[in-house]
Amino acid sequence: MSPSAEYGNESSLVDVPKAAAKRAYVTFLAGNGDYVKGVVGLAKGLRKAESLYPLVVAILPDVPEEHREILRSQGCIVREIEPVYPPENQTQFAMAYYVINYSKLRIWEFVEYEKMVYLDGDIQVFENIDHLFELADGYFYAVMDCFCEKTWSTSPQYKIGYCQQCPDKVKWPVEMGSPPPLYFNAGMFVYQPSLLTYHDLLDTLKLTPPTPFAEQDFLNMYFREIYKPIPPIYNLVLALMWRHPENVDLDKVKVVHYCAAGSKPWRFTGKEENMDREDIKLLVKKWWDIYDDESLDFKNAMAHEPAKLGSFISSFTDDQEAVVHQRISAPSAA
Ligand SMILES: O=c1ccn([C@@H]2O[C@H](COP(=O)(O)OP(=O)(O)O[C@H]3O[C@H](CO)[C@H](O)[C@H](O)[C@H]3O)[C@@H](O)[C@H]2O)c(=O)[nH]1
Ligand SMILES: O[C@H]1[C@H](O)[C@@H](O)[C@H](O)[C@@H](O)[C@H]1O
Ligand SMILES: [Mn+2]
Repeated sequence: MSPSAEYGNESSLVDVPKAAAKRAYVTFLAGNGDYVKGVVGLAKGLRKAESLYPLVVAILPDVPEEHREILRSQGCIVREIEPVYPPENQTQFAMAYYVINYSKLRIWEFVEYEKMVYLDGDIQVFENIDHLFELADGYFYAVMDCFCEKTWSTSPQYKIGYCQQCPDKVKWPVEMGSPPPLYFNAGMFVYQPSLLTYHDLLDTLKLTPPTPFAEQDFLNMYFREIYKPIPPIYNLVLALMWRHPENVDLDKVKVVHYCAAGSKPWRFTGKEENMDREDIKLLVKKWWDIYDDESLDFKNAMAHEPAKLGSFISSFTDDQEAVVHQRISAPSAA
């Protein structure tokens, strides 16, 4: 029996906060640069979409106190994590890149949550995606990547012009063996924190030589057997708009990933390749509309609609949260 079921008819109402306490969005922040703007934008976007669940920000120790305070003032739950280093002697040239990306693996340690949706700091959520938390347990959900941009130029896929977004256009040649397994973009995924998985991830990483896409390659390898693709509306990798327009219905897109070169809204100049497209400029404007909207600042949103659960939950530290949820789920005195 669930802890609140004994209260009979009230249970359907009071169960919601209990379940909600075990779900959260999570993003990641490193350094003292401008990615903090991305995370603020994301927090406000989730609020605009009326998400029920808080945003946890896993931060590396090098995030300055000033930025942590900005995040707290936006209702985020700030959690410091230890950096994860790549296996020794492997990465003279790109140490910072690997540390930043591998450190993301620490989010498997957040076991006070049963299910989390990870979102990169350069992602914006334009429509509510809370239903992703209802996906069946036991799988790793993410959106398939595209292999057509120059970032992929050293891969066999790019060299022969093969992309999993349109596997029939250039077929994978038989003489090259079976086609590569489905590969996801790791800027967004639905997963279940677990200490067992967490320790195994870190142990496996120690034996895995770093590859160009760092933890994205690693996670693809690690979760290959349980990976389930979800539609690109949950992580629109911008390159799809010019590489595979037939796979994009912009009206249905809920989540946009500003990952293409030159597309980060807070650094946008419009000068890089494809950045002069009207659809891209519109998506960048839509990001700024949210970022600049003061009514979406946590303090203002709380002042106007304090009963909104997402905002409510996210204003408390973990311990306080537990207490609040106990209170909500207790029978009313009336
Ligand atoms: O200085 C930095 C750099 C990165 N980040 C965080 O790390 C995330 C990943 O970096 P980018 O979004 O800049 O990189 P891409 O979107 O190009 O990266 C893609 O590839 C990466 C590995 O190459 C990761 O897998 C990442 O999750 C995936 O979306 C950022 O969103 C942000 O949350 C910072 O906080 N500070
Ligand atoms: O994670 C990377 C990154 O986001 C690149 O910008 C993109 O070109 C790749 O397809 C993706 O795998
Ligand atoms: Mn990204």
